[in-house]
Amino acid sequence: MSEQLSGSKPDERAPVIEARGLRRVYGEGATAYEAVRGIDLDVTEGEVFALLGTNGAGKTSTFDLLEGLASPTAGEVAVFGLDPVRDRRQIRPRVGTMLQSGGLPAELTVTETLEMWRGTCSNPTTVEDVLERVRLTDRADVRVAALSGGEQRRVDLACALLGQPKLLFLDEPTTGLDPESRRGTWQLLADLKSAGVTMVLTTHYLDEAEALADRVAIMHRGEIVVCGTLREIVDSQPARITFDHPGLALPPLRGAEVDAGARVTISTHDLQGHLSELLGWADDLRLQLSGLEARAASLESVFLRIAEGDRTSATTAVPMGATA
Ligand SMILES: Nc1ncnc2c1ncn2[C@@H]1O[C@H](COP(=O)(O)OP(=O)(O)OP(=O)(O)O)[C@@H](O)[C@H]1O
Repeated sequence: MSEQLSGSKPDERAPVIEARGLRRVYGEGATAYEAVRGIDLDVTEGEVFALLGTNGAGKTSTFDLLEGLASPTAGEVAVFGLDPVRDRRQIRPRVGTMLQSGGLPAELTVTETLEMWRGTCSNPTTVEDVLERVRLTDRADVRVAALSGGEQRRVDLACALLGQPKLLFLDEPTTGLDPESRRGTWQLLADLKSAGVTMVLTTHYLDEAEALADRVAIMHRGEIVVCGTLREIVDSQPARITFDHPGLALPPLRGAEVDAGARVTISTHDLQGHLSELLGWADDLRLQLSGLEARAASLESVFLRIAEGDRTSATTAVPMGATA
């Protein structure tokens, strides 16, 4: 079983995705590569779950398993209580998927592309509806080949929405979009969330996860290193106070370390208390602390610590255990 957060599901709503001990190995023998190393995941109805991670962490490989595009080498996964590979026909009408590269036929117009997709859906909405939602109504008669990269991404999203899914898989949904289009997509996804659609997304934009996700999992080298709500993840990490060593004996500050560049770093879960202590000491000595910075933890700092391989501080921050 992979490491996983000890809970923090928003409530007891119906499980939509349940995965236990998922593994995915590419190749065989000496060249075999384990891209997914025994992960556990729970996503409940109406939840937005973001899977973050470094390049090659195994996010897309995990997505493939959840979507039934590949069978796990080991472990189990259920989507709506069904097997994503074996029961694909039953699951498919309830699921919309936006893959990393849509592979849309370049010669068709946007409307023709969407009409074609619409034909594969059992309970589709109209082409006009999805065009409006992804704000491409004025590009309806343009050939896909003539669209910008960001517009093509929005056609991918429109295709995923055509079947009125209850569960959406979004693999980097806003990559290549300009800031305004990204905001538009966020608003659309927030509206879908309000309508009760469950979403699993991958993204390299941490602000996207912060804006949209109820819970976040950070993958690294095939494993989930931390998983929880943003608040849980951030609160569980120490804040940092840094300053240049003043060249005289420091007070006994807990958690203080001095690096080779004579920069003092204090890691603390009591930022205010530690800062007051430090400033009181400096005031008494009429000392100006050069380069003084105090920073609460952020999703970015947690991510960077994981990416840099500092698994100890990251994992102890959010306790791991079996999920319910
Ligand atoms: N078909 C394959 N055969 C062999 N190795 C593969 C295959 N597909 C992916 N991998 C490897 O598995 C690892 C995980 O890849 P994956 O695409 O799942 O990562 P990712 O987290 O989605 O990365 P990115 O953020 O760069 O898209 C990578 O090291 C990749 O090279």
